[in-house]
Amino acid sequence: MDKLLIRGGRPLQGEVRISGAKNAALPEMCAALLTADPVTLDNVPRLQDVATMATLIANMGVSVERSDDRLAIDASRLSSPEAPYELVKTMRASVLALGPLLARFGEATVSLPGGCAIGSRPVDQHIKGLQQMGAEIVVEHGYMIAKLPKGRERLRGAHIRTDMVTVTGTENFLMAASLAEGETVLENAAMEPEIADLAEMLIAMGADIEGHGTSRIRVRGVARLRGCQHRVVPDRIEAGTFLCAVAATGGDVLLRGGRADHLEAVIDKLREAGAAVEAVEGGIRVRASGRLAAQSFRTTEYPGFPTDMQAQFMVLNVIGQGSSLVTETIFENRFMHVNELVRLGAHIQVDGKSALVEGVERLSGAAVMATDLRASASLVIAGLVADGETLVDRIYHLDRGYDRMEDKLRGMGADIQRIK
Ligand SMILES: CC(=O)N[C@H]1[C@@H](OP(=O)(O)OP(=O)(O)OC[C@H]2O[C@@H](n3ccc(=O)[nH]c3=O)[C@H](O)[C@@H]2O)O[C@H](CO)[C@@H](O)[C@@H]1O
Ligand SMILES: C=C(OP(=O)(O)O)C(=O)O
Repeated sequence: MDKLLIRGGRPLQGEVRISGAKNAALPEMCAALLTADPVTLDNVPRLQDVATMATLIANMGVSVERSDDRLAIDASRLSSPEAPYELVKTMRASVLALGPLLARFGEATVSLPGGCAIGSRPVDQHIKGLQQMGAEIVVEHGYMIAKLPKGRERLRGAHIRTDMVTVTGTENFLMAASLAEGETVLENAAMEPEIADLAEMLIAMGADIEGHGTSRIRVRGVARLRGCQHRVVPDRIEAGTFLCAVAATGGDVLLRGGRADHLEAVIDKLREAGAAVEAVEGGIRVRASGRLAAQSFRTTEYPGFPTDMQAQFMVLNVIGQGSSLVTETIFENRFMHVNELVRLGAHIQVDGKSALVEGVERLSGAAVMATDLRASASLVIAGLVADGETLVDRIYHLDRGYDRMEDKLRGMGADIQRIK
């Protein structure tokens, strides 16, 4: 199993290119299932989840070809609308195949994703919303078996209000509604930039969508969608991770392609902490030196502070001046990094949804274990500031969602290497 060996204490300098967003590329690969025409996606990040999604749809009979950052997808010969457990268990985003398959083929069999380290993550809202659109869905032997009633050829538009804001739920409904008969209104829709990016891709395919980027989206279904060429939006979580890394180590870095307008909640906190962060032509520039001031924050849906940045920002509090309270409201078990950070010398106490962090002056390197994707990123940042060597084990979690992270960090001057 690969590990990362980090020798801490070097400031980060120079430039780094921000890759396309994992959380946009995955639904957009599924959106390609909505048409028999070829779809080209550009700026597709190189990461394990993208490879898993490519295997998942190739398994259905879809042609997927990669060259550099481009994916060419042709779902004209899709023969088996099924997502098996073996692939779904490694990537929850597989549930995004359900809406497009039902909309185009009137049937789909998709494994229930199950829980993961950060929480139980049910998909009840996906099922309920698609049932409102006329699908018959039963859950049997761990699979969601979905079809249209006899005599119906298309899903029908519906008024869907989810019990909570759900990102992949909103994406499944958007894709399904684009090919449904009649109008769908999504209330309490997620507003993440990845939703707006998916909607833009669907519009390029001929969908009729209004209100994406707000909590109320209206979709008028069309009978057919065409192919398109679409560029995946830059990954705001990758950018946010590097912002925190530079703020933690000190230094001066240009994040080429980073979108400051997608990271306002994180950037506000970084500025309050004492880092200089500016939107510049072509990206985001961040400069920092010395100990920053710890910041309390609470994760919420976009445009609030993202849960996917909680673990990385916590490292700034761990080494910051003063105490802070970090509250996680989206997932019930997203403090798995805390015990590992404590092994590096952090002072953190978890009480339910909150973690009380007392800033310390230094961390000392140790062997630590990654438990999930963003927890892994927080351990890497901690390793970059800790004295001596930090060995991060189980980095397959990191590889799931970061595009060559250690190469990018090395390019900014970090002493980090992968050990096979
Ligand atoms: C591939 C992708 O885009 N993943 C992102 C997506 O995950 P994902 O779309 O899975 O997360 P959701 O927005 O759906 O989850 C939000 C909350 O709603 C709950 N819920 C959700 C659906 C449902 O049917 N029932 C239910 O109870 C979840 O358990 C969670 O507590 O949004 C999360 C929240 O920003 C991010 O952390 C993930 O990186
Ligand atoms: C939780 C995440 O991803 P996923 O929903 O794919 O598990 C994440 O990107 O931090």
